[in-house]
Amino acid sequence: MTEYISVKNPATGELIEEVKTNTNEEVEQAILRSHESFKAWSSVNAHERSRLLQSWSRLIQENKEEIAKVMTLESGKPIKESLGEVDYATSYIDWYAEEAKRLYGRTIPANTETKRIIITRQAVGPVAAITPWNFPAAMMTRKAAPALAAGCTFVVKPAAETPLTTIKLIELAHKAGIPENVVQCVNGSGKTIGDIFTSSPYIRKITFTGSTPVGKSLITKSANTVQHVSMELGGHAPVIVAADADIDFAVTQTIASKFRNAGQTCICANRVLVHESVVDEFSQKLASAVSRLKVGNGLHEDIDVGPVINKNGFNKVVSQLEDAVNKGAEVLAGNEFDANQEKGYFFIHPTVLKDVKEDMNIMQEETFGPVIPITTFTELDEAIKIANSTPFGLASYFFTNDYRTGVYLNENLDFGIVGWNDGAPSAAHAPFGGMKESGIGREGGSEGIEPYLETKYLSIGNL
Ligand SMILES: NC(=O)c1ccc[n+]([C@@H]2O[C@H](COP(=O)([O-])OP(=O)(O)OC[C@H]3O[C@@H](n4cnc5c(N)ncnc54)[C@H](O)[C@@H]3O)[C@@H](O)[C@H]2O)c1
Ligand SMILES: O=C[C@H](O)CS(=O)(=O)O
Repeated sequence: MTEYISVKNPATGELIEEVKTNTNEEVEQAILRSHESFKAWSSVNAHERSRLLQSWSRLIQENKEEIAKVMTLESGKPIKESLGEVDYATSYIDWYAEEAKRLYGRTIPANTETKRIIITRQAVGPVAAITPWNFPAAMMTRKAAPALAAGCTFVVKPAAETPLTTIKLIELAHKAGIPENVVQCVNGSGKTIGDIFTSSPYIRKITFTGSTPVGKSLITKSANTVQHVSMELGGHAPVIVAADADIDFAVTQTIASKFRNAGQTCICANRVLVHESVVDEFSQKLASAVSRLKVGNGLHEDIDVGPVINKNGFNKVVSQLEDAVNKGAEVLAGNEFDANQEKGYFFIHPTVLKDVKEDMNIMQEETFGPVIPITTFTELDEAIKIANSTPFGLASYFFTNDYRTGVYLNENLDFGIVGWNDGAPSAAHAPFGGMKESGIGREGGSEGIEPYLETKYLSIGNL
C-alpha cells in the first residue's frame, strides 16, 4: 500500500502537501542506480562537473522566491531567513564548483632511481545523505556540492517535516544537467531508509546531519560495510560575556545567534555565562530587546521568530522552561505560551531566564527553542569549565575586547567553531563541524571535500 508523508505548516497546522514515500525496493533501486552511474560521473572532467554545479546554483537563485516560500511553509522560519538560507545553500555549491578544479595530487621522491611515486585523489563512491528539517536547503547542498564536485553520486533522504525544499532543489539539479541517477532524493522513515543505506555494499559513505542519538546509531550501523561517515550532530553552545565586553554588541549578537530559526539551529546560543560585574546590565538589555521581537507566521515580512517545528519540540522546550522556573530561575521576559495548543507552536513570547543554575535541565540539554538561560561567573577559568562541561563541542561564543582574554578563551574552549565578538560564524568557506559528541568531520572550506575523496598512490618500478 502506498504511504504518504503529510507535510504540514507548523505555524497553522494546515496540510501543505502529501509526499509519496518510497518503498524499500525503490530505495534499493535508487542506490543501485547511484552505483551504476558512479563510474561515468566520476570520469566526467572536473571542469565539466564545476560547470554543472554552477548551472545548478544559478537555477536555484532564479527560483529563490519560490523555494524560500516553500521553505517557510514547511519549516515555519521567517521568510527573510528562508531567503537567506537559499543564498547560504548556493554559497556551498559555488564554493565546491571551484574546489572541484583544485583536487591536486602530488609526487614523492622515490628512494631509488628506478621508481616514481605519484599520489592522486579519487571519488570515494556512492554517497547516502540524511538531512534535518531546520535547514532543508543548506544542509543538503553542504553535502551534495562537495560530493558531486569530488565525482561521487548522491542519494539524500530529507526530514519528513521538510521534504518539499529538498525535492525542489534536486529537480533543479536535474534541470541544470546533472544526470538523474547521479543525484537522487528518497522519502520515508529515517530508521528504515537509514538501515537500507548502512547495510548496502554499494554505499561507500554516510553523511548525516541531525541529532546525536541518531548519529551514534548510524555510526554503529555503518560498520556493517565499513562505510566512511561524516556526522554533524547536536550542539549546546555557550556564550561567555567578559567584564570588558561591549554589552550592547554582545546583546545584539546573542539575540542573532539564539533566536535565528526560533532557536532551532545546532549552533544557537544555549547557555549565557556573564561576568558577575555586568550581568545586571546585560540581562536587562537582553530582556528588553527580546521583548521587542515580533513573533508570528513566517510568511509575514516583519516577523522575527516563527513557531517551533512540532509538538514534541514544543513540549521539550516547555519542559526545560518549567524545570528551570521550578528550580528557582527568574523570568525576565516571555514565558507566555499555550501549552495545550494543537497547532501553531508559538512561544508568545521568547523567554529570558536569569539566576539559572547548572542543575537545571536547560543547562545540560540542547534546547532547540526560543528560551535563553543566563548564569554568572567570577573567574574566566570558571566560565571555561562550565562551557566545556557538556558532551557537545560544536559552537561557542565569547565577547571581549581584550586580546589576551580572547586568545586564552579560544585556546581553552573545546568547540569546533568559536565566535569571538561574532554571533554568526557560519560560512561556506569555513570548515563547519564539532568535537566530542557534536560530530565527525567538517563541512565547508577546503576541508569539506576531503571526506568525499580517497587518496591513492601509484608506485612505478623498473624504470
Ligand atoms: N551539526 C549540524 O550541522 C546540525 C545541523 C542541523 C541540525 N543539527 C541537529 O539536529 C537535531 C535537530 O534536527 P532533527 O530533529 O531533524 O534531528 P533528527 O536526528 O531527529 O533527524 C534528522 C534526520 O534523521 C532522520 N532520522 C531520524 N531517526 C533516524 C534513524 N533512527 N536512523 C536514520 N535516520 C533517522 C530524520 O528523518 C531526519 O531526516 C538537533 O540536535 C540539532 O542540533 C545539527
Ligand atoms: O543547525 C545547524 C546549522 O548547521 C547551522 S548553520 O545554518 O550552518 O549556521
